Amino acid sequence: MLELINVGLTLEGDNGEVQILKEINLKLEQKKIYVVTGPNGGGKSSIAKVIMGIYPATSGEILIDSANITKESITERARLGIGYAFQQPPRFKGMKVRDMLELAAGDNNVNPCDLLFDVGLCAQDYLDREINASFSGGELKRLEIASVLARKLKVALFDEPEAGIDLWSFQKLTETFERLNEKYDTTIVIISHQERILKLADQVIVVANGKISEITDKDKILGEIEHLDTACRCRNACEIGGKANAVKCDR
Ligand SMILES: Nc1ncnc2c1ncn2[C@@H]1O[C@H](COP(=O)(O)OP(=O)(O)OP(=O)(O)O)[C@@H](O)[C@H]1O
Repeated sequence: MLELINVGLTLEGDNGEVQILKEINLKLEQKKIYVVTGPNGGGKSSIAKVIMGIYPATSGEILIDSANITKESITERARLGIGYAFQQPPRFKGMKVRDMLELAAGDNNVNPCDLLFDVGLCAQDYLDREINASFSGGELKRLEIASVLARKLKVALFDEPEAGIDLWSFQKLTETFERLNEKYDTTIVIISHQERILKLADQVIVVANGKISEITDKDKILGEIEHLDTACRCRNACEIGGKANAVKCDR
């Protein structure tokens, strides 16, 4: 179980200190999928970064299986089984896809071909390719997700995994999360605005203005969306996420 207790985050902005997160309280259980959604700039990525230790929490506590990790480094949190899927995997000269996946897997007994299959890439075409500028954004994104899968994590954080992934592959991406959820006990946290990703959620966490405005059942959020026609969905998404927020859009 991952717990955030009254977590706050203050960062140095251009005009002095800015409070990014306030009183974040969460209990995230093993083998559950949580989708974090809400308006742009609400604080979703900041929550993931505070969990990973990329931003150290300014107040409050973070516990994993009751152990206090609030002051632990990113490296230590990674060792304890927390992983963050970045937009793209790091590239090192000469590193092949196979090397990257084997490095990520460490002692875990996982087959690189299976990992590539899980993210919709053909092992024959990719395994021995060097990770360089010849890869598209979507391919790099999928490799990054494969390397997160390789690590068999306790907590896996995915920040907008659908970004840069074409519609055809999107279906495979949702299947990947379902498979990850079936195979392992990982707590999966996905930051997303996508309705099809929301459908995977055991719980939806709505973040706006640096606070959790709602933790709810996906059916409730999806029910609210279904009442509107396509043209109104954008407005609805703003309203769901921004009850205490003045965010509006005109579409
Ligand atoms: N390093 C930083 N320094 C100052 N302000 C920051 C920093 N990182 C984020 N912020 C601010 O914190 C707020 C929350 O940002 P965050 O990226 O967490 O939002 P988000 O909900 O993930 O947004 P989006 O949906 O657009 O990705 C924003 O107003 C952002 O400008």
